[in-house]
Amino acid sequence: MRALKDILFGVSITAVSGSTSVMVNSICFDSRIVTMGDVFVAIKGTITDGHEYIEKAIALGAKTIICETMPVTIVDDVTYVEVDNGNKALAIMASNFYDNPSKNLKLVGVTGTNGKTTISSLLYQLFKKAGFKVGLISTIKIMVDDTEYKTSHTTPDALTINHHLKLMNDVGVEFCFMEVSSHGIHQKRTEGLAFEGAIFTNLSHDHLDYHKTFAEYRDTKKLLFDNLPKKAFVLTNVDDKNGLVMLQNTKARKYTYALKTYADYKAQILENQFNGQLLKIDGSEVWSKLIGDFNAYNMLAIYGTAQLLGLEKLEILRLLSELENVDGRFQYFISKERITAIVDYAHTPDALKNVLDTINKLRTGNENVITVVGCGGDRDRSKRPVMGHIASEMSTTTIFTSDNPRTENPDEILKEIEAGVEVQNVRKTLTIESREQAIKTACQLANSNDIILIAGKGHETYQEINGVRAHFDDYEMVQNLLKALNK
Ligand SMILES: CC(=O)N[C@H]1[C@@H](OP(=O)(O)OP(=O)(O)OC[C@H]2O[C@@H](n3ccc(=O)[nH]c3=O)[C@H](O)[C@@H]2O)O[C@H](CO)[C@@H](O)[C@@H]1O[C@H](C)C(=O)N[C@@H](C)C(=O)N[C@H](CCC(=O)O)C(=O)O
Ligand SMILES: Nc1ncnc2c1ncn2[C@@H]1O[C@H](COP(=O)(O)OP(=O)(O)OP(=O)(O)O)[C@@H](O)[C@H]1O
Ligand SMILES: N[C@H](CCC[C@H](N)C(=O)O)C(=O)O
Ligand SMILES: [Mg+2]
Repeated sequence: MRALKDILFGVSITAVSGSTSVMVNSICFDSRIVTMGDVFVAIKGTITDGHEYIEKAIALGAKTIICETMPVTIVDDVTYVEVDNGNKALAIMASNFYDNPSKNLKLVGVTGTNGKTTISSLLYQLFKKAGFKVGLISTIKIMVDDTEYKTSHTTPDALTINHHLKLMNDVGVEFCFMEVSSHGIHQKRTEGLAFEGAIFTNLSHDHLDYHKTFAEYRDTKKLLFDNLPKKAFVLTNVDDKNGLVMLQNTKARKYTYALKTYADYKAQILENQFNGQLLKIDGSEVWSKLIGDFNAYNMLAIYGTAQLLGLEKLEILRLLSELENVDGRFQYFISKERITAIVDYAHTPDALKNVLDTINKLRTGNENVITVVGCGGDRDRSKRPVMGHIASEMSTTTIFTSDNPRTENPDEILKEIEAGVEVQNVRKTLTIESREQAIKTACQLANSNDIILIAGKGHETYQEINGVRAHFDDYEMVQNLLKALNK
């Protein structure tokens, strides 16, 4: 139990009704799960407004209400605190409630359109191998050193973040690497966290349903850097045209990485093969099991971050070569008939282009590239035709299929993807709504030495249709289907 006034420390308050000395059981922002003695924080969301549920929260036992507008009816024995921003208040209160756990470890945030999971997961791996206790908050999972927790968001809500950071404090975690999504920044899920540093990967087309314009999306990402303190570091990719934009208003120490231009941390790709690539990082040769130009950027960002966090150059180089692929990121196997099946989380135009580029560069003869891809429902519609164009242009055959249609009609999503296919590529495409049937068809079409790319869902183990999630695992599926076909 904590006193309300303690957890309100640092919150911008505009009015109070009632006592702030009351004791608080826990903080909650969903009236459906309020318990006796809770603080209920009313949040203005994208679908509804938490202010509409204040009475319901009180009926379930909430003793404190945090709101942006005082309700008309004030209930006796309930404390009301009016704040200027509910999301911001929630984040600061969550931090206070868990004793500001981000201050007790070195927290590094990773933002950008692609590469966040790869970089944060590999930094987790590298620092574990270096002998530290490490934390990870990522799209795939949350790790409190060796203990794994499930997660539903890339950047969870502020209570979930701080709760897990506190668990990290309890077991003596020294470094934590976390993904910072644009939704996370916009909804202030990371407000009040003490970052030791932040990394910018790249910026390309995504989430224009939520942010409306590319400039708004870019400026949201930039806020992570704008809010860093002077002693923190920023490491930015200056080959990306928005790399320097991220540095414009930051007080933090600035560092850069690049393959193509002058930077603090530089790399060169010396050799690229299916099972790895040889890089020259900061003048030293290093083998990376992760392939593709985009992974050279990821390795370089990891190298720079590890140096900025105090690891020795030689140790970092040795550990870089030991890093293993992240689940669902260019995860592949070669079948009995030498068909290469690759599962990759490319769900943006840029990622899809990079992965297909990498595959096409590695083709040695006239192997076919058969791509299975779709686009998520209730997400950015404008990326659909672009991905349709890229897949059909860069593959021998493309099968468009469903990728979490959520509440949308799968046929409509598929039509929007098909609209981007140019006339000359139409004959190279098929549309099969069922993802299982689509993967099966790819397996039937594939001959020895061909490459099957299954893009968009990576590590995900479900397919969400009409709000229901059924088990679905691309990697498991393609393995079973190739085996069943005796290929
Ligand atoms: C669009 C979006 O980001 N939505 C997030 C947002 O929900 P919302 O704004 O829609 O909430 P709402 O339904 O309008 O409700 C408003 C408030 O009323 C409350 N409420 C609602 C109903 C009720 O009966 N009682 C009640 O108290 C809700 O708890 C909420 O506090 O706040 C919720 C609580 O934190 C999030 O779970 C939810 O994530 C949804 C599920 C989601 O799908 N988010 C995705 C898009 C997302 O965040 N993705 C990024 C990754 C992007 C990337 O990596 O590329 C991520 O970081 O995961
Ligand atoms: N540095 C990079 N630049 C461009 N594309 C990349 C990069 N790293 C990975 N990718 C591609 O993007 C896909 C997603 O990578 P990753 O999961 O690391 O990104 P993310 O930023 O965490 O995505 P999300 O926004 O869904 O959390 C990968 O499967 C790969 O195809
Ligand atoms: N973090 C991304 C993941 C997209 C993955 C794709 N499989 C989909 O479901 O659209 C999002 O929530 O938009
Ligand atoms: Mg991610």
